[in-house]
Amino acid sequence: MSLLQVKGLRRDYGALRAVDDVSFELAAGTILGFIGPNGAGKSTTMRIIATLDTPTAGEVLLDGKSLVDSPDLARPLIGYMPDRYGTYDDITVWEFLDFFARAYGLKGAERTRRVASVMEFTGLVPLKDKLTSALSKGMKQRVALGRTLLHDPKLLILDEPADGLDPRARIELRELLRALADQGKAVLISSHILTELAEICDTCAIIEQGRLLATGKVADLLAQSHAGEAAELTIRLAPGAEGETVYERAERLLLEQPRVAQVTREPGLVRVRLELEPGSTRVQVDEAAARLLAALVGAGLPVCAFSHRELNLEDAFMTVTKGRVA
Ligand SMILES: Nc1ncnc2c1ncn2[C@@H]1O[C@H](COP(=O)(O)OP(=O)(O)OP(=O)(O)O)[C@@H](O)[C@H]1O
Repeated sequence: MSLLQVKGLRRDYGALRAVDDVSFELAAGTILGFIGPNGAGKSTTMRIIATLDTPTAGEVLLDGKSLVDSPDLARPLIGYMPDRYGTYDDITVWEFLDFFARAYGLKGAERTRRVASVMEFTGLVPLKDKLTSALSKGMKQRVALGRTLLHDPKLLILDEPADGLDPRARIELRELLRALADQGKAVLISSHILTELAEICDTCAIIEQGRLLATGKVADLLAQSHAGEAAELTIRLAPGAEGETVYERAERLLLEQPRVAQVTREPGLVRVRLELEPGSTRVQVDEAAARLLAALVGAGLPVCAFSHRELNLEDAFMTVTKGRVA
């Protein structure tokens, strides 16, 4: 049985249905990415799971027990990091964590041990005596994460934790979350930074306008969107004296080639979308790209740059939510 089971969750705010029949499960030791644009219903769902709001309909089971009916029993098992949180101006990192450890009811030696262990895990030991107000965004994020870990919860709910972090802080956060999952914790993390989640999550749930559009393993989601069977090529030509006509010739030639689904002209380049047979391998995508390059060069076109990429989770998201994302 999964640690967390969300069943038919609904939340209405007056006439607005912010969450509409959302169901998913999250097992211990795994990370689920909750992906969706602004206003999709991610925070509302997370707040309900964190017992800070109650659903209009539906059920949330944690360890098999209803957290809607018994929020007090569920709270010790949950660590929640909201998308907006505060630190206090005139207290140090250690004081901040110690204060919340007291709030969690930790006492004496156990409190000292937990605060020290969380500081060690989140790499905050060197910043122990620093004022929280003087920390960088990434460090504040670590303090906030540390705060959610003090009572050793089984389920972590992290609302947009990577938002506003620089690339290095994101990689560090990713490593921390992986370590937490390896310790057996279940992690629910939301983001609109899709590529970040592709690397970090075991499974994903895509939500838009309150409804889940797709759930599953990142690889399966990619397969469902056929993203693995498509590639995008970018071609740059040396226009030379002929100028525009070189691009026009290239465009015509490309449109005649097998597997070319779309050709788009942009200033100084041509973008080509290749679509392959279902189940095509990476090698087959590479071969199709190589054939296109050979055709261009064979026709005497002055190709000066040629690159291709497989479509990723971002593309999968755009396919699944096509036409619905504002
Ligand atoms: N307390 C509230 N009262 C009325 N409407 C609300 C309330 N909280 C959220 N909403 C609305 O519910 C919808 C879902 O909001 P929610 O914050 O869950 O989205 P989100 O996916 O977390 O977006 P973001 O990434 O912008 O935080 C939005 O239309 C929002 O305006």
